[in-house]
Amino acid sequence: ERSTRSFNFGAYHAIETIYSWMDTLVAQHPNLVTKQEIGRSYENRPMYVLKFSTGGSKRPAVWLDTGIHAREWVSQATGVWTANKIATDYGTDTSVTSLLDTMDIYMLIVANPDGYVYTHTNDRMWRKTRSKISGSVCRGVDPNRNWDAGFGGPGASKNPCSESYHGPSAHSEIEVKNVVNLIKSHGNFKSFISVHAYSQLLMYPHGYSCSNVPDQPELDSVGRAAAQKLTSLYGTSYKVGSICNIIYQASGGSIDWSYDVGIKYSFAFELRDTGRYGFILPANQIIPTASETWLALKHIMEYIRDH
Ligand SMILES: O=C(NO)N[C@@H](Cc1ccccc1)C(=O)O
Ligand SMILES: [Zn+2]
Repeated sequence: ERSTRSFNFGAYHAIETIYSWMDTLVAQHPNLVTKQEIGRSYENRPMYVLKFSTGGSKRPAVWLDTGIHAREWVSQATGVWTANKIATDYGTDTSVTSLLDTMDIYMLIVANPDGYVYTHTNDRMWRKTRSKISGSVCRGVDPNRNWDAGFGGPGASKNPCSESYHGPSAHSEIEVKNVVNLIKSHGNFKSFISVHAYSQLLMYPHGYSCSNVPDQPELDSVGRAAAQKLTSLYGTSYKVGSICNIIYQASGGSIDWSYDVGIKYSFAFELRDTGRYGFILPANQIIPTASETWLALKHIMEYIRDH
C-alpha cells in the first residue's frame, strides 16, 4: 500500500489522490486517526472527516475545514499537510501530544468535493457548489453564504448566477447541512476554523455585521498572537480583525454560524498570497504556506487547551 512518506505534499492533487492518501494516513496511525463519512455531496461524492483522538468520549473538540471554496487550492493542500503534521508529530512534539491528550481534532479537507472536481475538469476558477437551481441556467451556491447566520442579509447575492449567491434557503446545500448536523450532534466543539485563500488575513466574527461581538477583545488578542507566530517563520505578514471590518460585509458565513451557536473560538484564515498569483498559487509555496499556518493553528489550540 502506498506509504504516506512517498506522498508529495508540495503538489496539488486530484480528489481521488487525496482520498486514497487519507486511507494510508489512517492505516499508518490506527490509534490516532479515523476517517468518517459525514454525508455526501450534491453529486453524491463522499465527504470525509479525519478525526484525531487519543480516547475519551466527546472530548472538547476543534473543527478545521479547508476547501469550502473550490478554487482556493492552497487551502485543501494545507489541509492535507496539516493532517499529516498532526499525525506525525503526535508522540514526539510535546505540545501536539498534550493537545491530543485533552482534545479531539476534526478535519474536513475537501469541504466542497463537487466544486473541487469541477476546478480540475472544467473551470479552474469555480468557487461554489454544483447544485442545480430551479428557475436558473446558472449552477451552484456559495457555501460560505448558505449558513443560518444573518442568512440572506447584506453581503450575499440573491442572483443564482452570482459568485456569492446565498442559495434558496439557509443550509439548502447538502455540503453545509452535513457539517451543521455533525457539529450539532457532537455538541462539544470549542473552536471552528475555516481556511480560505487568498489575502493573508486571520479573521473572526461577524461577517454579517460590523458591530463587535461580545468576545471581540479576546478573539482579537488570540488572533494577533497567532498571526505573530505565523509571521515569525518566513516574515509573511497577516492582518487581523473581524470579517466585516477587515474585508467586507458577508452574510451566511460558516464562522458566524459557529460563533452564534456558541463556539467561541471561531476563526477564518485567508492564506497566501496578496494577489500576485491569487488563487493560482505556485505549488512550491504549499509547504511554506502550510508550515507557517500550522504555527498559528497550534497557538490557537494551545490557547484553548490552557483556557
Ligand atoms: O472567498 C473568500 N476568500 O476565500 N472570501 C471570503 C471571506 C469570508 C471568510 C469567512 C466568512 C465570510 C467571508 C468569502 O467567503 O467571501
Ligand atoms: Zn474562500
